[in-house]
Amino acid sequence: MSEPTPYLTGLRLAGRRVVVVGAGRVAERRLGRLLDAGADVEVIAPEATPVIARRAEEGRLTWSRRTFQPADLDGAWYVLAATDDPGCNEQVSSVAERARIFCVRSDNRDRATAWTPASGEIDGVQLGVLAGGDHGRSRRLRDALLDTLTKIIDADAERPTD
Ligand SMILES: C[C@@]1(CC(=O)O)c2cc3[nH]c(cc4nc(cc5[nH]c(cc(n2)[C@H]1CCC(=O)O)[C@@](C)(CC(=O)O)[C@@H]5CCC(=O)O)C(CC(=O)O)=C4CCC(=O)O)c(CCC(=O)O)c3CC(=O)O
Ligand SMILES: NC(=O)C1=CN([C@@H]2O[C@H](COP(=O)(O)OP(=O)(O)OC[C@H]3O[C@@H](n4cnc5c(N)ncnc54)[C@H](O)[C@@H]3O)[C@@H](O)[C@H]2O)C=CC1
Repeated sequence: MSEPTPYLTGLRLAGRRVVVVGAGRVAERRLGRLLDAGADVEVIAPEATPVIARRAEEGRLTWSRRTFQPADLDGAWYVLAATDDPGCNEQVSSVAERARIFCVRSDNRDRATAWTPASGEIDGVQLGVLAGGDHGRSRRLRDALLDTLTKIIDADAERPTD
């Protein structure tokens, strides 16, 4: 039998606790959209990129400057395991699994309960592409679809009102 497909959805995270473990390149790429969603984000990592450190200083997120502890997931709705330590990522996904918190696992798609789509937004319309874990393919298709979507949205705006 073929692999089951992930269930695409739109999480409404405003005011909800989201924990990001790790504060490197991958965490930085994903944080913008979590903050745009209004999530209440806590980042846990001994070291952070300058962009993440600045967002913490600005009060847009909380940065706990230390390694992960299981209690960090208390009250979380969603978690990202994005450290460069596979043992830590495994601990995060195990704790999340027990607590039934959906968890993205940046280093191992098979140990994740959620995957991050390649995404984009034009004029209030959001697009998300999953390609079965082939992130290069989803990125390319997202870029092409965004070009097409721009044209469709422009044409839609020109249509006569009924
Ligand atoms: C399964 C998934 C789960 C998840 O992480 O959510 C996953 C997993 C993994 N990615 C890995 C590597 C890289 N991924 C990227 C880029 C992106 N990865 C994204 C999503 C996803 N990646 C989910 C599948 C979504 C789908 O079905 O398409 C995108 C779409 C969204 C985003 O990240 O925002 C974003 C592109 C969009 C954009 O740019 O906008 C780059 C490039 C870069 O970083 O510049 C590299 C490094 C180069 C390389 O290795 O090719 C590894 C190996 C890690 C290791 O070596 O240890 C794993 C682990 C594994 O596959 O098991
Ligand atoms: N899914 C994806 O899109 C991609 C996934 N990766 C994977 O993600 C991992 C992380 O990549 P980068 O962000 O580039 O790494 P990075 O080296 O830039 O950042 C790693 C972060 O993890 C933190 N960290 C390490 N041990 C920790 C612990 N015990 N508790 C809390 N934080 C801890 C570090 O302080 C740092 O902030 C890579 O090792 C790779 O396996 C890499 C590229 C893309």
